[in-house]
Amino acid sequence: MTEKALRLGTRRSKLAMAQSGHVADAVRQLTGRPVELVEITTYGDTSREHLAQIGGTGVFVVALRDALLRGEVDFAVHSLKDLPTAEHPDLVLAAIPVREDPRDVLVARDGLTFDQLPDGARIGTGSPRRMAQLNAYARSHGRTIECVPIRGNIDTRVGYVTKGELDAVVLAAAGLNRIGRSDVVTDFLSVDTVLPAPGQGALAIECTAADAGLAAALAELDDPFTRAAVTAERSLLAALEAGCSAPVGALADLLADGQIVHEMRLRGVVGTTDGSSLVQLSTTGPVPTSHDEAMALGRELADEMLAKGAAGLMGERAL
Ligand SMILES: NCc1[nH]cc(CCC(=O)O)c1CC(=O)O
Repeated sequence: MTEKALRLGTRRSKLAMAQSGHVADAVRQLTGRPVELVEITTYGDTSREHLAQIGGTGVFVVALRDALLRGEVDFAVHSLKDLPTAEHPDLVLAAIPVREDPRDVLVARDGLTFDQLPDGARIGTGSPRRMAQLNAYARSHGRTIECVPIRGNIDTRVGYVTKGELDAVVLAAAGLNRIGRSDVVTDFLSVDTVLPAPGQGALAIECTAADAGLAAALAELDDPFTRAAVTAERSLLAALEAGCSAPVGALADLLADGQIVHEMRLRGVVGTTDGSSLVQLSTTGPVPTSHDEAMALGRELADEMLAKGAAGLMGERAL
């Protein structure tokens, strides 16, 4: 007798298929059950508008969630940075597996690093977060860059450089790694220069709250440290009342003395896209041992950032 397959809802993009493929393998191993991929098209895949214009938050996620709620699929895999911060009453983040490299990277012509780009270099990114931090870095080094909004999947974005239309593009390391294209990276951007998006590099495995058995099985794939870190990052984002297309970067990591992990550090940044002002702060606290503690760390940093005028720098978030 063959067991009924678990249906994993996925977007069609190469990145989504790679992410879902990895998770499908892990779930097959874990449960011994067959897993089949069910392809779903989201508005974020079909729209030709710029992400900031269609309001970033959730555009890649809504169709997958609808399929879950209609019972057409049993679980779904999202890039955590694309997931709205608000909890969904009928859905659970059953697992957040170990995070990949959270950094942004540069893919530039002629193998150039960011510091080797000529003055006025044209850099493909429509992300307010990347623009704010790259422009701020360029300003502080007496340089100028021109950020050019681009859209499309990873191959399309890399194509702007290989076809000679742009000097460079900025992408997430994790996405390139997952589709096996990290060979095109010419510079890993230090998180001291560009803080990644909250949750960048992490995946979220979601199912319905009603399917408690499946949620419990998927929970085996959860990494508690990654969960604590991204929970703090997303709490910061939520407390700043910003969405995933807002100029907000955040990264939580563990501070260790030798082998002993003793604290979690959370860094956050908000800025104007022209890089003329940035609010960049960091806080540390005991490693969170609960959802509430991780949320509190994010709120604490958000309060400090708001006290330094963060809200006034996010005017563009209403786009
Ligand atoms: N917004 C698109 C998106 N969502 C997740 C990733 C990369 C993978 C990740 O961060 O987990 C990307 C592409 C990119 O920013 O280069």
